[in-house]
Amino acid sequence: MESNYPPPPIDDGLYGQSGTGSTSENFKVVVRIRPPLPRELRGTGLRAYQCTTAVEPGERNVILSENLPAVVSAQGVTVADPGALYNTYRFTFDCVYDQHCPQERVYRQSAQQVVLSILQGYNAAIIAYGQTGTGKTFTMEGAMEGPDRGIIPRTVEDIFTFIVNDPDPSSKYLVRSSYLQIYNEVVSDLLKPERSSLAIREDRRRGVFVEGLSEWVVRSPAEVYQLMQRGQSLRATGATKLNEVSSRSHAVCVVIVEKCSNNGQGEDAEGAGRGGPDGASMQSIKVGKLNLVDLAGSERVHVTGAVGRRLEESKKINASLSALGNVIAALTDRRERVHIPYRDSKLTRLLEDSLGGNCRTTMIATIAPSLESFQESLSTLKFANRAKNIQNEAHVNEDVDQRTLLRKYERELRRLRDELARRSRNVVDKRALLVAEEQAKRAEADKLAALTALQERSREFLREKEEKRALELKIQAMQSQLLSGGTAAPGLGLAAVSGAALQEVPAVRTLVMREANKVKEHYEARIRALEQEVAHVEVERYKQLLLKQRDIMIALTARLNERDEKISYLQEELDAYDRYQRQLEDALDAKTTELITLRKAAVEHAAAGGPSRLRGGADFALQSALGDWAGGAGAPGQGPDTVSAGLTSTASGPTEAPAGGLYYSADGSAVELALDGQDGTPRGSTHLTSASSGGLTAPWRRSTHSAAGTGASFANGNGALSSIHSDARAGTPAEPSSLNNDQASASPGEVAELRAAAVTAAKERAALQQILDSKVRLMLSEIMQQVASGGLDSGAGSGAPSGGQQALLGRLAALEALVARVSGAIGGSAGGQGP
Ligand SMILES: Nc1ncnc2c1ncn2[C@@H]1O[C@H](COP(=O)(O)OP(=O)(O)OP(=O)(O)O)[C@@H](O)[C@H]1O
Repeated sequence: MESNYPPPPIDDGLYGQSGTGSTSENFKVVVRIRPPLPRELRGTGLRAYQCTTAVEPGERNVILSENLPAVVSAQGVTVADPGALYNTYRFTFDCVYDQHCPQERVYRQSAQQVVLSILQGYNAAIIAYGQTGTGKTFTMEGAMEGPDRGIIPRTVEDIFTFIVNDPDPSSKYLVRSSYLQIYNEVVSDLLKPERSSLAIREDRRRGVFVEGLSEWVVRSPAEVYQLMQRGQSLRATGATKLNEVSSRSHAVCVVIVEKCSNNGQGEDAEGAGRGGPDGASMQSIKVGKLNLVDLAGSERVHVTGAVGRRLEESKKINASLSALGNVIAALTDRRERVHIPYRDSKLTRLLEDSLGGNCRTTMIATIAPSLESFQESLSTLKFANRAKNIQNEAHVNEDVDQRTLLRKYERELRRLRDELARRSRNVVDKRALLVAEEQAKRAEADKLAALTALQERSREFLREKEEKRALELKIQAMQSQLLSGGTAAPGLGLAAVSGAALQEVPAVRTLVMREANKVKEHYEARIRALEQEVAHVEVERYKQLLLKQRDIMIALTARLNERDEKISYLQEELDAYDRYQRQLEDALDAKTTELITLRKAAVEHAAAGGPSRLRGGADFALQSALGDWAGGAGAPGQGPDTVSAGLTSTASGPTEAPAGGLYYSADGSAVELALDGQDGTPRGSTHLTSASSGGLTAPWRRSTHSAAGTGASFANGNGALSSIHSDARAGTPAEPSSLNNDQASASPGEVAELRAAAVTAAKERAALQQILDSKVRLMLSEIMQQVASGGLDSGAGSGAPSGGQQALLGRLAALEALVARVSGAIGGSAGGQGP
């Protein structure tokens, strides 16, 4: 196949040529002479091959002669008048192609322009006519590839090349094809074999057409080739004497091209489009139809030797060709109003437009060059010569039918594009659609909820309605009772009284009110019961809480009580100490008073000349007892010389005691009191220690000791003066005896001494009192601090005294010892009487 097919041709003058060619602008007749076949070249019998055809220069005239060399020189130049020779004919056609003319040239010069005219909206036809075996099929179809490609494949290639090269991009084309045959006067669809015996119709819109013939939209030459191959395989052929593959039918390949283009864009005035009702007002549609006709070959039966089926075929073929000749004869008859017998055969009927109608037609008459085909060639040339006078009037088929397929396609395309645009918008608006769907869902859900609520309300309404109905029934029943009792208003018919009217009756209203009150009371009672139930639950809960709180309070109270008891106990102890302190103070006061009295008695006794033993012993004992409390370490030695003479102090520890002295330890924990008589022998001793003092439950525990040799008087716990007569010899306490001043006698010196001693004793007493007060305050302060800090609680309940209590007991024992010692000292010096 040629790759670069030539572009649409320029008019080579075939059409419109005057002179000896066709008289019609639109009907051309050309002659093609095929080369001699090998069979012909071999000759027949004794006759060798003889060429009978020659084409004069200019390819317009063909010479057919049984004696061709006499007419034409070896160089092809006509040397004699063909008309003057026997059996020599000269015909002029629009073009004559000799046996050497290639397919391409035949097509380009005689077919291409006609074929491409369909792209401008013309009908066109290429009709191959000739004796059997003269090359009609070769010319029309030829090979599907290579230089032998015939008119049909080249036509297809040209059509699509033209479309592709159309400079107007707005132009649109639709190409479709059909393929039929007329075999034995029966029209069949070669592309749909099941479709046969098709009828040939004609109408104003479509012209002549085959009803039911399939049309195939093709978009490339290859698709057309496929159709052609399919159709050729179905075409009726057979071997004859003159042609191994003889076409036994007329074949028509139909190519229809619809072209849509904008008005005024390269179109001539004739092609100006008119608007259609479908909105394509600025577009024009042109429809061109091309019939590519490969006729069956005429044959002489006696020559072909056809018999039987072939004979019948030949008869049919010849008949139809005869009809074609008749049509052509009629068309070329110069008489007016000549009947054109198109309907005499299917062929002429089908080619009605192509023969004398709206068509640009080229008839290619094929002839064989051999002498044996001379008569057939002459017949063909005469036929063609006659046909060249056919007058066709071709015009553009533009918008003749709004129902053209392209229109339909355009409408369908527009519809599909609109659909696509709509769907595209849908895609673009998919988000909005989703939102809308979401809203719709929500609305549906709201609607459902509303319906559910409405349903619930309807149920409530029905319930209320039933209750109301029940009440009304009840009221009616009661009203009927009232009527029977004569309490209703006169003339009031119960049956005709509605519930509202009944309530207007006072008695009924009362009953209604009563019933309403009953209902109200019922529900109030129910509410109260529920409230009580709720309250009961609440009370139980609060009760449990209160019980828990109560247990906690009890535990706390018990703990507080326990603490209070301890505090009370300690308070009592403090009170006992206070009492004891007061007793001590009282005792001190009494002792002081007694001491003064004693000194006065001593002075008086001295003044009266009595013994002085008392003076020295009592003062000594008193000084010894008070010395430890009279002002610290140096107190005993700071006294008057007369007092300190008999007192020995050992600050560094126990030492050997001097005769008749009071010995004591420096810390005051142990005191040994040794009083001797005149011989210095110890008369008694007592040990006072804090550990031995015992408990303090008693306000005072009397110390049992003896101070032999003393006879002093002491005030007792009640403050009364008592006189103790010490028996130095026996060492036992003397019986108390009352002393009076009258019995005392002292010298003036002794009185002075006693007076001085009394002054000293008073000072010492004051010092002692001060020390005692500070000691007691200190201890009380410590006790109070311990009580305040709770230090005394740690051992509560254990039965054994705690550390704090131990300390307190120790302090108290020390205080007790101190008091006992002082008391003892005082008592010893004054007769051993304690508080
Ligand atoms: N121009 C040509 N060049 C070479 N060979 C040709 C030419 N024309 C025809 N032939 C050959 O002649 C033979 C007959 O040609 P073809 O079949 O085309 O004749 P036909 O007119 O169609 O016959 P029929 O009418 O019986 O169908 C074929 O073998 C074909 O190849």
